[in-house]
Amino acid sequence: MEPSGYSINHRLPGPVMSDDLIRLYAAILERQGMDPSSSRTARLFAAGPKKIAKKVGEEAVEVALDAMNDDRQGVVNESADLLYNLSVLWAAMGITPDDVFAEIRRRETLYGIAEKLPKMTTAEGGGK
Ligand SMILES: N=c1c2ncn([C@@H]3O[C@H](COP(=O)(O)OP(=O)(O)OP(=O)(O)O)[C@@H](O)[C@H]3O)c2ncn1[C@@H]1O[C@H](COP(=O)(O)O)[C@@H](O)[C@H]1O
Repeated sequence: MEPSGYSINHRLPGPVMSDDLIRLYAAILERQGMDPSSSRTARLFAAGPKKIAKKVGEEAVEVALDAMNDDRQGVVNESADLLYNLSVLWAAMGITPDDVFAEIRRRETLYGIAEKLPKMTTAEGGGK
């Protein structure tokens, strides 16, 4: 069952998840180059991409462990931590959320075309 009425044609009238992610990313970017004592994010940036990548790995494992324990709220909480640490990693590597969204859209188009291809071949090629 799809949670909260989500469907493949889902279009929300108001703010969407990407808005939240972009706001988080902007807040993270503001911490880049700041005094490490001033914030957790500034400390993460100062620690470098390898440390940030390690945090991403840890949070991903925590999501998986909570999922295996059927801990729904745990998965929600750890997913938020994962998205935060992943956003810090993107910023540290000069990647923007738009880069990722563009890749998602590219795949949507690609898979959309791929899904239609066999049907088109069957319809147009008479089942050859
Ligand atoms: N979205 C987040 C966010 N999500 C998770 N976290 C932190 O990351 C922690 C999760 O990592 P851990 O489980 O490893 O927690 P921990 O054991 O205390 O972490 P370590 O001491 O091992 O680093 C949480 O406890 C939060 O403190 C976040 N910290 C900051 N933000 C946002 O990032 C922006 C900048 O925040 P500051 O850097 O705090 O100014 C703001 O918009 C914040 O809302």
